[in-house]
Amino acid sequence: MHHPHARSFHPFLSRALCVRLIMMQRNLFEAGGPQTLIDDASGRIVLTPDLVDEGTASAWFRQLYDGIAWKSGRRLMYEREVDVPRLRAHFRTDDPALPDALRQALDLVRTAFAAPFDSIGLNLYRDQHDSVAPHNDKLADIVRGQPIVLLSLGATRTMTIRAKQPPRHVLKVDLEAGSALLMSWETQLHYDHAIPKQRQPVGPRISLAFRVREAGEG
Ligand SMILES: O=C(O)CCC(=O)C(=O)O
Ligand SMILES: [Fe+2]
Repeated sequence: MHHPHARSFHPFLSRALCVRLIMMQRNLFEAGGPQTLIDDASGRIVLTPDLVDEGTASAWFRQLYDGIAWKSGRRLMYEREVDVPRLRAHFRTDDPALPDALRQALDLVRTAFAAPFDSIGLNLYRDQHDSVAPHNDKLADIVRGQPIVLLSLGATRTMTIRAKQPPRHVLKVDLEAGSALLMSWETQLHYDHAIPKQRQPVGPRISLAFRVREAGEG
């Protein structure tokens, strides 16, 4: 996955500088090659802006948006039960009912990132009010050393990636349709990621989270 021209920069640089570097990278790599956002002792985060072409991405979006039995969840917050502010679904990849779009996406990411993904978590952000709070993915559920890949479909949302250690600098990454964001296992120890609510109206977005889980676990 190392792109010959990929630049990396240090996660603890000032926020303004990081944002400027990301914009520079956008200009440098308009062709859409992988962009290494972090690559050091804290782990590796790589954005591949156009892993999936536009037509395929929108066909997959349509199929999943209409075809998945999306579930709303409840969770405890400050001792009250509230709705999880997005819809979700989950498949193990050996599920005979795995939708076609997920089978194709799975084949693509397994090949592109050379990891034996066996679990696909789906998130549907209906509009600008939906979000995921800052968190790291639970490492107890993921085989040690295996990455997480987030494939985005539909509207573009911004992900924030924040270092856990002070001064907790933040990267902001626009996740466009067809893009894939790889986060190495170690990054979950050092960063929280989130999709914040936004003021600006936005259409629905679906993310597919590919993980390698321990055998026998959901
Ligand atoms: O929607 C995304 O890209 C992020 C989803 C996420 O962080 C998760 O499912 O753990
Ligand atoms: Fe996550």
